[in-house]
Amino acid sequence: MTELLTAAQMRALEMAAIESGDVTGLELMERAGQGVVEAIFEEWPELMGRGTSPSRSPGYLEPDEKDPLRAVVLCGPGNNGGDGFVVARLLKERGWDVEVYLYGDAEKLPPDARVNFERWGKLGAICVPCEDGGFKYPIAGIVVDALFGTGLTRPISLGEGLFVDFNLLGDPGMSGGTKVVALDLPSGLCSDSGKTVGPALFADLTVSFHAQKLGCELGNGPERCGKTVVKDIGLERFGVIDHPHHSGSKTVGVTAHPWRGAVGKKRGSHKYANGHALVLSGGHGNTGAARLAARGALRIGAGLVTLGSPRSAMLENACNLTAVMLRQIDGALGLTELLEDARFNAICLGPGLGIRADTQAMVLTVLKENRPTILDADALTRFSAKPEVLFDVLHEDCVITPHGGEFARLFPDIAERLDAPATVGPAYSKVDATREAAKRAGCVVLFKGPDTVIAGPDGRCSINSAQYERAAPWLATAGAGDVLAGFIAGLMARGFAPMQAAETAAWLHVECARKFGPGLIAEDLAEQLPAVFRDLGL
Ligand SMILES: NC(=O)C1=CN([C@@H]2O[C@H](COP(=O)(O)OP(=O)(O)OC[C@H]3O[C@@H](n4cnc5c(N)ncnc54)[C@H](OP(=O)(O)O)[C@@H]3O)[C@@H](O)[C@H]2O)[C@@H](O)CC1
Ligand SMILES: Nc1ncnc2c1ncn2[C@@H]1O[C@H](COP(=O)(O)OP(=O)(O)O)[C@@H](O)[C@H]1O
Ligand SMILES: [K+]
Repeated sequence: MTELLTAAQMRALEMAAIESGDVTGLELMERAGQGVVEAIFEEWPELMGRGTSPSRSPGYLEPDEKDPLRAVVLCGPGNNGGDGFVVARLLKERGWDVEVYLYGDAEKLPPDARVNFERWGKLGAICVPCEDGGFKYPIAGIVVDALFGTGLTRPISLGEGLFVDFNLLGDPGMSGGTKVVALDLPSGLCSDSGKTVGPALFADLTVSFHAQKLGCELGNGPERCGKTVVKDIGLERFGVIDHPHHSGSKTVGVTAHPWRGAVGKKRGSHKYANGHALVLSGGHGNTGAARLAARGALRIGAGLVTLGSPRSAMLENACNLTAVMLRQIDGALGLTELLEDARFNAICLGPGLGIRADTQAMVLTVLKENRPTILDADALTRFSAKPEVLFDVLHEDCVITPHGGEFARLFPDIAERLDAPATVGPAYSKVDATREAAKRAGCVVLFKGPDTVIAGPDGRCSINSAQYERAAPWLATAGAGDVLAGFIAGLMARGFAPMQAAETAAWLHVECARKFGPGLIAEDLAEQLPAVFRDLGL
């Protein structure tokens, strides 16, 4: 599990390090600049050996090497700009032609940035934009975006001396081969929410310092960051970051190989030791969703899975089930009777259940039992008119799994705040929204999307990111969410705690999609679990 930081957390870490006397701000800035140069050469090794330097006289260069590499460095008014001056100096020392622009007033630069501004001044000038507002060099080579990082507080005003046409920078297909490298964050992107605060750059490579910022994984972050790399700047020792699995934690983790040890089945265990999940089916003609969930629960390792079906759908379900067992349940009363069997230790309801009063009665019946419960789809939508009725009965062994629409029905005020365009940074984020929702609901909330956010009522939170190298666009297919609900139910039947079940299921869900790849439909997902488990060495 890697950790993501907010701007405030990063600042606190930096201050703790500086106050300890172990490191100065200037040293951190130098390491940040060095990290960027390193990242540039790692990403584009063809740039590595090029350019003159004190040790490479022009006479010994290959003909195509005589043309020096060019970088345009755009520095802003804060410490992000300071990092930019360091990068400019380091590239210049390698023999690059470097053009530096300052957006802001040199007199007002913070102290460390000011020192690096002056160091740069010994090597080169601060350029003035051309009359047409462009760079002196034709744009090619590298543009270093050191305008704003974690300190962005408001939209960047393009009129006020900022001559860059953001559309031409980094936007795929428009930049004519120019590589845009963003320092810490692409300028204009909010560090905490991943929302764009006014105009924002598109980078090809974003180099974050010490840890990725939340905004790189949320909202517009991935499309703006291009590729992300994290560079250490010597703050590792200052692990004042609280751990995401401890209650009260405020940091956010990225789910990666979660709970690997727990996913394998114990040797010698029998089927009842792996739990018995119950999934409730909708009526005649609406049964597929519940079957997808049930199969997911079985594949992920529940010892037994029973599908509870209304009389009208018994035949339909019976014709389509083999390892999953089938029981007839007639309404909430029938459900109460079935639940007299205490071995049903995880219950999943919602997929395909319908939004009639019956669904509400079934949800209330199940929640009275205080057993591990996962509510999805119709079990959530049914409570749109009065969400508080649901919140009153949800308990800490529950997981709810809304997509954006369901989330807005249950938490309209939170969704409105989340959907509002960002005008100030840091802006309200999907992490803030999911945490607030989990607190209100009193249970784990898994808010779906490519940036799935999972939060517990105690503030624990993680992001299951299906972005960058984990992109899984084929998951946007009908029924994928039903399978996820089944995965969670299966893990809860096996004894996983709600947060652990939600994180693990979400991670495996994306792995299954990636394993199958293009052409994926919901039926394929659970069938990838054996291969994914094998890859995990189980
Ligand atoms: N933390 C660490 O450990 C390390 C941090 N490092 C680096 O520092 C960066 C954070 O630096 P930072 O705090 O100075 O913020 P930064 O993003 O440079 O901008 C702040 C300035 O911009 C201004 N401003 C804001 N929005 C504006 C707008 N739209 N238009 C115009 N102005 C605007 C704002 O003014 P104000 O809002 O106060 O009016 C303020 O003057 C971080 O991302 C990383 O790169 C590294 O050196 C390594 C160690
Ligand atoms: N573009 C995407 N990239 C990654 N995951 C996605 C994407 N679109 C949807 N998903 C995931 O697919 C699932 C879809 O769930 P949901 O919207 O409930 O669909 P359904 O109700 O049809 O089952 C969720 O787990 C969601 O996070
Ligand atoms: K930047």
